[in-house]
Amino acid sequence: MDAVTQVPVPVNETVLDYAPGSPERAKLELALAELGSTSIDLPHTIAGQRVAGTGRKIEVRQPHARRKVLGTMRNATIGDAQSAVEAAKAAAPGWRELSFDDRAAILLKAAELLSGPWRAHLNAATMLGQSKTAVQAEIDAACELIDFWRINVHFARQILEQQPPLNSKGIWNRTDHRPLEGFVYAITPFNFTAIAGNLPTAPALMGNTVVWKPSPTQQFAAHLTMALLEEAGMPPGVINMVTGDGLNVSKVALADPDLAGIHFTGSTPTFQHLWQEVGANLPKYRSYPRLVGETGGKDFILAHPSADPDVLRTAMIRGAFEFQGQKCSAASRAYVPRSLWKKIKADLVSITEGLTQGDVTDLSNFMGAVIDDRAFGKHKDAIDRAHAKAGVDVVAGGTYDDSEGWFVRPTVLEIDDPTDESFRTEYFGPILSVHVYPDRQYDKVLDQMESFAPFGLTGSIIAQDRMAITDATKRLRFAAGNFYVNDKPTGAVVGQQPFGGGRASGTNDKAGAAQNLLRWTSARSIKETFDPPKSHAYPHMG
Ligand SMILES: NC(=O)c1ccc[n+]([C@@H]2O[C@H](COP(=O)([O-])OP(=O)(O)OC[C@H]3O[C@@H](n4cnc5c(N)ncnc54)[C@H](O)[C@@H]3O)[C@@H](O)[C@H]2O)c1
Ligand SMILES: N[C@@H](CCC=O)C(=O)O
Repeated sequence: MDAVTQVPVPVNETVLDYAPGSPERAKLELALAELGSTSIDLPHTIAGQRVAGTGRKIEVRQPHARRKVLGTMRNATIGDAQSAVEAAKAAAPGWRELSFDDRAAILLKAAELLSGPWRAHLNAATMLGQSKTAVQAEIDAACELIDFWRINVHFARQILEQQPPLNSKGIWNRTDHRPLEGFVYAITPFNFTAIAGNLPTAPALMGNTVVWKPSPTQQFAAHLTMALLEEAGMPPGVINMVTGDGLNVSKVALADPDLAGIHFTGSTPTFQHLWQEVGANLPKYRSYPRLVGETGGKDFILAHPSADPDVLRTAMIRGAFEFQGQKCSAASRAYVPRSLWKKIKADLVSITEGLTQGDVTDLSNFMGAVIDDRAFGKHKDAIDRAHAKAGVDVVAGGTYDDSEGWFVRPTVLEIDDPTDESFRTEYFGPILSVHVYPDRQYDKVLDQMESFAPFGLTGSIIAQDRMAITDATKRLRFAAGNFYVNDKPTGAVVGQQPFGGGRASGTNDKAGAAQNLLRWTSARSIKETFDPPKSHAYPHMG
């Protein structure tokens, strides 16, 4: 049916609070008990079929209880990757012929299923597999993913409505918002179930078929997301999920002439590697693949001497340590004037030392564990280095323990030298580097921190002086794609603060916004002439 319809007006999903005695808490606890008590197979899904695979076994463990295995997958082989690519190509003609309304209805139904019967299970899977607390899982696996699905439908409809404003007499101009010719390769990170669900479904909404390669450490929740999409009516072959490290999948997908785009979120080195591979393969492709990648950050909090100390301290703690600092947006460097540091240091340290950490199924914990042994090792090295380095004072945390899970204590480093490597390296964990500066050197510090790190993802200015806010907003224009005034630099809400950054942080195509969806279309202009000329001659020729 080609009728031009309106889609439901999008609203952000309400964040439930999981207070003791609440119905949502009771459901979550049941789901945690159910999912945490067994270990399941995590097969590929190719052409709508579950495929066990024959590659190397990879286990998904609970990061906070590392001996507990939630599930086992097989690393995708070259054959698995070929099957997934072929399935995506085979499903493409039928999927792109389906009306937009039919495609949109599948995602709107998925949003409703997640808002209702699937909520507790996807949240529980995200808590167990990625060590998120109840509230961190709720804002990610439930609310943000629901928002992506609903709000993308709204933006997609707006895109389809965009038509040429001008028509000469006797002419009708139209725009056909075609999907890309070929398949899209979606590669997703471990830290957000919402991002993992959005990256394959945004191109699919625009009529593309997809090969989806989730992160192995997020595979438990990804497996459930795939099942949810199927229940919502996603046809076989539209999204083909292959498990494992992705190396074989890239060997196949990046060499395929029909690679139409990559939808990536993850680290900067991985995206740069993929871009280089695409560059090397360029002559093989039928079209120029669209490369959309949101990557790493070294996100800042800049405090002006006029800052409210309580606002600053709270932004630092929440911004740096929620979800163990494993958000691309996490505050990992802060610049604080000496006058304010004197006011906040004692409280900042005592609150940080008091943050409860442990098994996330105990809902009294503020934090869980870092994702895996590799992340644990990286943080151990960074903390050992901090203890050993002159000019670096470990004022809070600075310990780690992997006897039960991969626990790294929230750590605050006070560092004399603003050019220390910890102000430019993304550790992706609970380490906050603080440079305390003499108040009168605010301008110099602002200039230095603006581009010392190679990234440009998120950042905050904390100030009460309006002139300082205006000045920082101008001077830090390119330092962050998401810029916050008197708030932490994390927690963007779909439809409110479209998310993404520039410089080494990515292509800034803003997940959950029309900019992103446009990348998955290739417009065709159609001109129809009702009274076409029937002679080649022009009037001036006489
Ligand atoms: N800017 C954003 O919106 C955003 C959001 C979330 C995470 N991140 C970034 O993601 C990183 C953390 O996530 P991560 O540890 O999962 O990142 P990662 O780069 O290690 O992995 C991302 C994905 O790429 C896959 N991968 C790696 N090499 C591959 C290859 N050759 N072929 C195919 N797939 C390959 C991984 O298996 C995973 O699925 C951080 O740098 C963080 O800042 C950015
Ligand atoms: N969009 C999230 C971060 C996603 C990256 O990990 C935020 O704004 O905190």
